Amino acid sequence: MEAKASQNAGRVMDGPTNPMVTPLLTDLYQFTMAYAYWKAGKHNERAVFDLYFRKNPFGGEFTVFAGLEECIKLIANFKLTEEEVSFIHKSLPGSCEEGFLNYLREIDCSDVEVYAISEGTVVFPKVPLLRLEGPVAVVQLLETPVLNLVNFASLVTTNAARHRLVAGRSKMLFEFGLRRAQGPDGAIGASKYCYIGGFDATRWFADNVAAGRLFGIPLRGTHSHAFVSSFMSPDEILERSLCSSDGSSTCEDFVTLVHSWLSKIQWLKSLGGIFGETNQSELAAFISYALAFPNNFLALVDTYDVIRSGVPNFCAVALALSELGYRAVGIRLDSGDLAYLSSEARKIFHTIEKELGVPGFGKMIITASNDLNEETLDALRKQGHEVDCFGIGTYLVTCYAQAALGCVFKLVEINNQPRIKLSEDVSKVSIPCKKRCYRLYGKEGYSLVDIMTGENEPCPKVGERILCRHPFSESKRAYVVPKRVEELLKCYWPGKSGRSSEYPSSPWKNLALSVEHEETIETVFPVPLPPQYRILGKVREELPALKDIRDHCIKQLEQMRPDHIRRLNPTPYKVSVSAKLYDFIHFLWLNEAPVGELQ
Ligand SMILES: Nc1ncnc2c1ncn2[C@@H]1O[C@H](COP(=O)(O)OP(=O)(O)OP(=O)(O)O)[C@@H](O)[C@H]1O
Ligand SMILES: O=P(O)(O)OC[C@H]1O[C@H](OP(=O)(O)OP(=O)(O)O)[C@H](O)[C@@H]1O
Ligand SMILES: O=C(O)c1cccnc1
Ligand SMILES: [Mg+2]
Repeated sequence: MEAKASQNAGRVMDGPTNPMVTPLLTDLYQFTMAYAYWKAGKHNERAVFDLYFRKNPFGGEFTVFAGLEECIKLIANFKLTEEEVSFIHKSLPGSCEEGFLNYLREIDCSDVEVYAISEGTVVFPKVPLLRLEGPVAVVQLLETPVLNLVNFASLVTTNAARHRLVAGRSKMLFEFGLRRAQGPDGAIGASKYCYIGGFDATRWFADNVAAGRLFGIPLRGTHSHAFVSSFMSPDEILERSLCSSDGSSTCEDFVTLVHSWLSKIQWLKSLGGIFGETNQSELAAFISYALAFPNNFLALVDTYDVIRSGVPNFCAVALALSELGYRAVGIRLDSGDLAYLSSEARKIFHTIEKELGVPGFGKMIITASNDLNEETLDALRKQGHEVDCFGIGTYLVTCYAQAALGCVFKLVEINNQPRIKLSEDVSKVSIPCKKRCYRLYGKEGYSLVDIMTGENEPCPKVGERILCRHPFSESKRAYVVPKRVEELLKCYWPGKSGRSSEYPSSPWKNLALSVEHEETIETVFPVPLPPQYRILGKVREELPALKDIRDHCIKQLEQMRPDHIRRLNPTPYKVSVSAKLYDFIHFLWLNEAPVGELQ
């Protein structure tokens, strides 16, 4: 206890969930660059990097941003231990000077400023999800771990959100992927981020209980085929008594009670003799499970034959439980035609409710699993089915349909000088400058466009027409009169200087105005801020609770225009830049690109 307290002394917040996330979780080249920056005396030059992706995953037109909390936890605790410094010393190619090691011993992220879009927000290509500003060598070291923390998190959250959209709001979705995930971190991450993306629970057998404990995610689960096939006959059940749910009486032989219910339903005319002798070893398994969990009886019914054995056996046990005042939960189907089997099972439940007068029996929960993915959920929805809950594993947690998101981390400014990265492929040209990003909403409440502006441009205003330009395609542009303007990048880590882009309004406004009048691009981007205008003690955004991030994500998706999020041929969402930023990008582009010579 005391050791833990002293370990945490002076800590601003807990470290990342995975203890492997340390400053060494980076590429060696980040340290070799840091040394070269240091040798060149450049290490403290102030750099701005943007983290963004270029293309939405899964053939869609949206992405959900996740992983921010883990990034901030890394940044808040970024400090090399002596042992780590000596390991870097050994690992650097050739020798390095002692002064560099002393420098490494001192670095932390107290002079780094992090602006980010809030976790769980729907985001689009090119718009920075995170903007990191600070000493170039330190921010460079952060490139690999923050990309690592954001890439899978955003990909799997998006995957979960897509499964949620196709399943519909009324269905329960369970993440069943622990056994198939890419190792323990992939599994824990998937549990956390699928929950953010709109899943309801994670399984409760086996180790993913760990995710439940770590993040407070609700846990649910059923049982496996092995449990069913491990029983041979009801004679194996020795302890047969079950107390009624209110404790007022005890049924001494629950097995016999179940058998009597099974005979009753076997002869129900309206079931038309759809089953005869059921599998007795399966019945034994169900009875044992019910004796262990009389309040949570959910049976896997497809081990032998769903309609001829699993469902009638389940009904017999559920009716016996009902006689003792318990309410069974339902069934799980794990093979076969899930649309057909769920509908048939539902019919049987309704028949029993009606014929035997057991209120609520028709509403037994039907869970389905087995290689489910977006396509099968879509097919099931189109066919019509009676499934209430889906358990989804492999396709969800491994992001089977797309292996990586492809976020990148690009330098956009150094020492107040905007930088650009050119590419033969226009979509890969980076957008220079320290920027501000806004989402503009239209009169119907949907977001219309995201716009990036230079840091010191005036913010778009409600009711004022603003020209939104495609960053690279000259002919693509639109005027937008926003009904609502939302600033996307918020300060999540202010750094010790409390440097801020929210400058005191009057002197800065004057400065901005005077610059605007000159109309020369070079002076507009960017104007260095006089030090006296820096605000100390800047407000930092709180990291919300997981449940709030999930609620935010669900709300965000509800606010999207349906054609942007539909599965087939979705409409691309417009990501734009201001007219000034457009001009500046192209000015810098021409400036940096050498002119070719043809001979
Ligand atoms: N009604 C349906 N429409 C479309 N796909 C379905 C439907 N029902 C089930 N599926 C999907 O079809 C696949 C069936 O898997 P598979 O062919 O391996 O058969 P199975 O039912 O698992 O058989 P087994 O009894 O051998 O386990 C799964 O991916 C499942 O999600
Ligand atoms: O979406 P999924 O990847 O199917 O994940 C869920 C599956 O995992 C479990 O069985 P498992 O697949 O281990 O065995 P089974 O295929 O023999 O049922 C469970 O019964 C589901 O079928
Ligand atoms: O709880 C379950 O039913 C479950 C969990 C993981 C994988 N398959 C099933
Ligand atoms: Mg399976």
